[in-house]
Amino acid sequence: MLNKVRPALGRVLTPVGRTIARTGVTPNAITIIGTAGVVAGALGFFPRGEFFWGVLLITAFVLFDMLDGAVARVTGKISKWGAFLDSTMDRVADAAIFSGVMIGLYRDGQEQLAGVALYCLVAGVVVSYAKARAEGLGYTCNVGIAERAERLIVILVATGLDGLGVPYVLAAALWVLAVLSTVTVGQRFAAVRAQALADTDPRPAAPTPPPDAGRRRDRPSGNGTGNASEKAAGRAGKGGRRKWNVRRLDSASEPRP
Ligand SMILES: CCCCCCCC/C=C\CCCCCCCC(=O)OC[C@H](COP(=O)(O)O[C@@H]1[C@H](O)[C@H](OP(=O)(O)O)[C@@H](O)[C@H](O)[C@H]1O)OC(=O)CCCCCCC/C=C\CCCCCCCC
Ligand SMILES: Nc1ccn([C@@H]2O[C@H](COP(=O)(O)O)[C@@H](O)[C@H]2O)c(=O)n1
Ligand SMILES: [Mg+2]
Repeated sequence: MLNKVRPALGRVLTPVGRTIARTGVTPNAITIIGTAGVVAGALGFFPRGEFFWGVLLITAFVLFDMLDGAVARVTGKISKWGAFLDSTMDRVADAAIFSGVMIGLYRDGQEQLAGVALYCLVAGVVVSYAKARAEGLGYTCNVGIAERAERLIVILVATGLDGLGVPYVLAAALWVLAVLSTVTVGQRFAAVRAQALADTDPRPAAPTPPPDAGRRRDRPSGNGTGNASEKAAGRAGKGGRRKWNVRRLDSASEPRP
């Protein structure tokens, strides 16, 4: 949903990214520092019940982490390694935030709500995994009512307000997130299933692309960067398929398992 504000956000982040780039900080350093700050804030403050200060620190580092892509673009340092690092570190940061809230609630005697926080953590992981797996198969999966930005804004605002003593808001937010994340999983399943059904090739896909696929075929699309889904959408037909990326079991060049 919030993905729609990306272009507008880019207009703000690009000049900031240009300023940061002048200091010599690399995009990968921003990704790592941003994640480390989020993890420190979440695991250092939340388990002790210090929700407000934890949220403030985490928000600062999440916003800083949003600059890695902008710095990569303005410095021409976009890389596949950076894209992998960015997405994977997002999962580490998300896990730290939700597990920190969960431990904080559990220690406060709110076991049931801690369980809901655990559910939100797992559902969020499934949301992101569904997209990563879909993109690995050459499909697009940019759908969902509760993508990462929405999930973070809801949990951070609610946890911060709870830290200020506002009652019920964290409980309400966690239950809402649990529902919305589950809906998002369903939306992503539906999106991938529609593409798989539209894919008329009846042969089953092997689990991994050929080892040299990226080297041989990825280059013509440009610098080999950006989200896989963007590439899939740009390169493939209506179904968003990249033909090379789905290895067929009866492919002449591949041995049968
Ligand atoms: C008391 C009320 C205060 C209200 C304050 C509101 C302040 C709002 C401030 C800022 C708003 C920022 C809007 C951000 C919009 C972001 C849009 C966007 O495009 O985000 C995308 C980005 C993730 O994209 P990436 O491509 O980098 O990462 C992908 C993502 O990880 C995918 O995950 P998936 O969706 O699938 O689960 C992966 O699949 C993919 O691989 C990966 O590439 O978003 C972010 O990274 C995070 C943005 C979050 C912004 C949160 C900012 C903090 C906002 C609020 C905290 C306010 C706290 C105030 C507390 C006050 C308490 C009294
Ligand atoms: N260390 C990094 C981080 C990101 N990238 C590139 O930016 C893209 C993400 O940009 P956002 O605006 O969504 O943050 C990512 O897909 C990479 O292409 C990078 O190269 N190195
Ligand atoms: Mg990032």
